[in-house]
Amino acid sequence: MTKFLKMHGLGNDFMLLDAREHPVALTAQQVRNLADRCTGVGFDQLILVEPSETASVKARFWNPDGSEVPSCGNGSRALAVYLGGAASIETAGGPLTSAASGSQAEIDMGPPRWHWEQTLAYPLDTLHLPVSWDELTDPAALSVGNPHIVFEVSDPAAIPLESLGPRIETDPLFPAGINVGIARVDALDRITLRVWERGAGLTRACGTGAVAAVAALQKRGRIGAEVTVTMPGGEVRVRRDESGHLHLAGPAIISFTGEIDLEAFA
Ligand SMILES: N[C@H](CCC[C@H](N)C(=O)O)C(=O)O
Repeated sequence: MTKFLKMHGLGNDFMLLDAREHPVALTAQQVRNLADRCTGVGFDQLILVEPSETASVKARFWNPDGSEVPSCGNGSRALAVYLGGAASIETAGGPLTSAASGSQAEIDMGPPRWHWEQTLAYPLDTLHLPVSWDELTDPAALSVGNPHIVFEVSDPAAIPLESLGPRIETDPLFPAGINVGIARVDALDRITLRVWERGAGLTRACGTGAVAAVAALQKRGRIGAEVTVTMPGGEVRVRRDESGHLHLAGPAIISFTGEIDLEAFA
């Protein structure tokens, strides 16, 4: 049997497996089976903690569709709360540093890593959208360890993200898929955001989505250096420091712990 923690960051929920003592190998099908909210544990992402030669720990992340992804902001905050104190985290999306006190965690997500070309105004007409949504203007497309496309709109609730999201996520323009954010600027220090997550769908919060939306809107000169991001599950704060690093801060909760026979989900 293998111990696990069920955690969440503003309702973006995780299964965390600490494999530093005993290695865990997961198949995509096993992740999908574990992610099933009726017959498995159920989660937006699975977090696997492994030893690292360059950092306190290595973190790997999977979406519920079984896809392994390089970055997860809320998942990194959950890991930070689990580790406690200060830590460095090796991820495929780049090195992170974390600081946690109780159920509050802050992650230095580093500078936006533009290994996916950053564009501040991705031509809307290149997106193969079925209909033109009048509220939509050219989005920003960028990477914060994982790829995001961010639309600034006046009323996020008016956008049918449940249909727009999958259309863009699976657009041939993005062979690896993409996360889709809908943001409204409420003030220089406050935005509202909804995210359709690649490989997971609508989630109550998305940490890298918040970081991507803030990075894009800061670059457009629409908001200041420190911003509260309100998502359906609650609020995080995103701050750009003088070196251009983006810091993601907010709560992460351990809902419960359990033991599981991973082989039964192979
Ligand atoms: N679905 C994302 C990974 C999880 C991101 C989200 N849960 C976060 O807090 O950043 C992707 O495929 O890139």
